Amino acid sequence: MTDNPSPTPTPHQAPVILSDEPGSFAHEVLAKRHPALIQRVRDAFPYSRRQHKALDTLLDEITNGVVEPLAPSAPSDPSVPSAHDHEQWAEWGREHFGRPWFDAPFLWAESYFYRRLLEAVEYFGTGPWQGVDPFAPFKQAELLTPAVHQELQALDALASTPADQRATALLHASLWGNRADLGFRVTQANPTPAAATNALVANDESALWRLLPATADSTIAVIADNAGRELIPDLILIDHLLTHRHAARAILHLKPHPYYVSDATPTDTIDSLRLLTQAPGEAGAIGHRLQAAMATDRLEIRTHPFFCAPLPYANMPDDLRDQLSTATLTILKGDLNYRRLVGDHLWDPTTPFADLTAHFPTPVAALRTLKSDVITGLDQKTLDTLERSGSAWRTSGTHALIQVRR
Ligand SMILES: O=P(O)(O)OC[C@H]1O[C@](O)(CO)[C@@H](O)[C@@H]1O
Repeated sequence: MTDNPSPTPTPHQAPVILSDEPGSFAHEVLAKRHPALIQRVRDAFPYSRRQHKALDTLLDEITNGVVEPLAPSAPSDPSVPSAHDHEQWAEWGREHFGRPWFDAPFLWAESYFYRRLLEAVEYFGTGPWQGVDPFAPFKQAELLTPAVHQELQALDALASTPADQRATALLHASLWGNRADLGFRVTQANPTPAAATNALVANDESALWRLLPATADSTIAVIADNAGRELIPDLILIDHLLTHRHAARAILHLKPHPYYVSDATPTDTIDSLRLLTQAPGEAGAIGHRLQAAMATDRLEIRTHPFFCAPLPYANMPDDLRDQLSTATLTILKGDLNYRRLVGDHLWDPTTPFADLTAHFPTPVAALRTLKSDVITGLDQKTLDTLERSGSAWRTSGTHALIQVRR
């Protein structure tokens, strides 16, 4: 951790990540994961001929075509939900429309792909498919897996361990829960936990706990990432923070609509809370405590459109900045939030994390498994060891980090 951050490096000091280099991680995501995802979504629903046609058009566009704007036929009546972000995307996409998808910044191209996928399945339309989450079948199936039940059962044994050990275990469960990303599984044949080395490339855990001393009147903000196997341990960690007075209040920030396959929305959060409350033993007790915390506003869920924007957090709008500013600490979960926090650039990996996050309105902790090329805040020795390993440590999800800026 850096106590006195030096001036924030500007983005031009490191190249923005594009997807135009065959063989690169970003290129693979656009060339392979997105087409595979279209197929999975198509197979999971009894879509109409029109929706299939729209998916065909999108598939053709992302593989052979140029970036098209949102369809002009989409409603322009501001009272209709689909109009909410058309103007913004027209602005955000101005320099990318009419050019190959692979030439756009990776962050922008991914984000816009998800927006277009929702458009194709008429998520924002006025008809019967309005609000039908195309990723719901995958998220719901995950909640029924034996792994989730085993993870909930394991809480019984953990309940009798000392609070500080439990805190560490729950923090790490929340961290490694980030490996459970359904987008990640679209093309990875077997991303099993057993294959992972569970290596932490940076660990500012003690700084995190110092920012949340017990009995202080703190507010913790958590910017969530994935639903299901990630969100459940996030909720359990929040329960621990509230129960042990590390925080008096918690605000859980969620995506307002489906995004990056498994990103958590309010609906997903309600599903996870229901799973907890209906579970036996300690998991059930946690679920009931969380529900009580929501009923008394000690736990609040919020959404903001900016969480689905193709922009770094440095560009967050004032209203979100004001909301977040009330927090003692913000925990950002996952890879995408990390990319948006530090900027989606090929930074020198030893660039201090504190320098790149100086813009953020509160002290910040990133809990992330590494699933894209961005990395900052490494010490040279760790970097050398990782580079010597010859593994895909930046992108395979086998490594993780806890980085804190006070
Ligand atoms: O769910 P997470 O941890 O944000 O990971 C999402 C990551 O997956 C990818 O979309 C690749 O599939 C990355 O580009 C992205 O950062």
